[in-house]
Amino acid sequence: MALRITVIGTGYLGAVHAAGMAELGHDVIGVDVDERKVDTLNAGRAPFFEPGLEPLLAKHVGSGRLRFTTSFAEAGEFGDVHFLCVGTPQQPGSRGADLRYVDAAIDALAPHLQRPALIAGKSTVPVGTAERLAARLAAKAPAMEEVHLAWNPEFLREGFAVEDTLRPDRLVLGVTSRTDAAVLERVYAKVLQAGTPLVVTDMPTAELVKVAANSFLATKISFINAMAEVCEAAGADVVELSQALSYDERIGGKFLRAGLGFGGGCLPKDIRAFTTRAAELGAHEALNFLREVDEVNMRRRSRVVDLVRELLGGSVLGAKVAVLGAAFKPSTDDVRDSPALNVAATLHLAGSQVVVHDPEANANAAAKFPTLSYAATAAEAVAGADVVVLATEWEQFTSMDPVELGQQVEYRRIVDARNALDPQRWADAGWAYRGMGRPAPTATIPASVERLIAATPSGAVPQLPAVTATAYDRVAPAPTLA
Ligand SMILES: NC(=O)C1=CN([C@@H]2O[C@H](COP(=O)(O)OP(=O)(O)OC[C@H]3O[C@@H](n4cnc5c(N)ncnc54)[C@H](O)[C@@H]3O)[C@@H](O)[C@H]2O)C=CC1
Ligand SMILES: O=C(O)[C@H]1O[C@H](OP(=O)(O)OP(=O)(O)OC[C@H]2O[C@@H](n3ccc(=O)[nH]c3=O)[C@H](O)[C@@H]2O)[C@H](O)[C@@H](O)[C@@H]1O
Repeated sequence: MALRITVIGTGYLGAVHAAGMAELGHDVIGVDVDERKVDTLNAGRAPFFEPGLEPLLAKHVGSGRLRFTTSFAEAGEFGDVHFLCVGTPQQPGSRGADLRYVDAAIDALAPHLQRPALIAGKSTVPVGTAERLAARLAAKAPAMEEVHLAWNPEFLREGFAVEDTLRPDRLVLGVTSRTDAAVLERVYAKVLQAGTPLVVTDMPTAELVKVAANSFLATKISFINAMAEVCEAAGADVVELSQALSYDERIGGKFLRAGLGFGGGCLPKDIRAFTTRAAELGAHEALNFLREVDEVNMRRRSRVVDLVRELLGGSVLGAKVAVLGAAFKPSTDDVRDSPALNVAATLHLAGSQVVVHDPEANANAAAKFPTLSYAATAAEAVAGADVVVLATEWEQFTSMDPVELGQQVEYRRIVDARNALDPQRWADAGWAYRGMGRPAPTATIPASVERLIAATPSGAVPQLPAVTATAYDRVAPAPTLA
């Protein structure tokens, strides 16, 4: 049976959750303080790039099952269940979570709760927040003891958010009563009927499951990136190492891609907030390893800058650097804590002429880093480049033809910061290739060139099309820029 649901905060999480709830058959109102976002959503359009979201919005806004508002009065009057999806970013000047949006949303909603309702927190919060909010709510909601709070953390990935909402790995319900769990089980009835595992627990455990999951994922990535550092020192190949590890089912291959490391609006801030919260609770030493996870991760960004410098012969000053990718990962336009932009901005500050191109994130990147130059296409970004950095592994970048690209750049030098290209293929096409935690490949002479040499009379200088001395960086190092 359809419930009346509100979703408070309609960003990367809330907009998808609202559309997902409508798809599950409920009547939904999304609430946001951002009027422009609300207008866009009410037109059935997605305010950000997320595959599959716009058709879902259009379908349900069109049918009248889903609408958006800035009015908390409307939301309070309408909803049986209110999902809290506002942001919990890193606090400026600290490593802890900034809970001002969560508090503000509760304060705005509470006075309008005149009848029984369940508020289900989905935002990622420090453990103990739910209990604190429950007290805040009880003090402000007219319906008081008939207004309950639960915590229902969200595990969706950007880029797969629609799929993850409709077919999640698991549902976690942190509740204070069996009745509240039953309400949420009604909300997710279709998901549960599909056999999705369900964990019903208390609120602190539910809050902790979320940050523990993100901490584990971050640790896995930093583990393989630490291995990449050792591989760099030992002349070994982290991609082959990772592949070999992945066959052990206890380890698994997911989240073992070494490269530029993790970014985004969640993993970095969540491990920092978790460490801060554990210390506040007295578990000072428990999460020390997460500081190291963070540091390994940040060192990868410096490593990419170092590789660019190395390829340029020691200095990046004045060099034209094409950075392919601005989003923190492919299939999103999200540039929060983006490793790609971090690298781009560092090179820019060091005096390089940086041109960035991202298929979806140029506008968000330009809003955050207005002093960088942006190109509308990859071809425009790489035109005349001294070095190319592949920073976000969009499919349109990983499928690039090294021979074709080689004709557009000034020098064939590439840092594959995501280990997303075939090193040998690029080396064979005359590129000086650097990956992350893997040895630089040695170019073999392409078969076509070998045939040409063989067909050339001895003593004559063969004409080698498209393969020049500068292309074979290791044979004749390219001139160093000042
Ligand atoms: N982005 C993701 O993939 C996931 C995010 N999360 C968590 O969900 C929460 C939200 O994250 P995002 O959606 O990425 O953030 P976001 O920044 O994209 O969205 C937050 C939205 O809340 C709105 N907002 C702020 N104050 C408000 C208020 N008082 N009342 C109503 N709306 C308000 C903002 O205008 C914005 O639209 C965070 O705690 C995050 O850690 C959890 C799982 C996945
Ligand atoms: O709490 C959240 O917001 C979400 O955070 C992550 O999702 P997301 O940030 O969308 O992105 P991921 O796919 O986890 O990637 C995070 C970062 O790790 C990097 N990464 C990922 C995997 C890998 O092997 N190596 C690696 O460097 C990606 O490039 C990206 O920068 C989690 O995967 C979600 O389960 C969680 O709900």
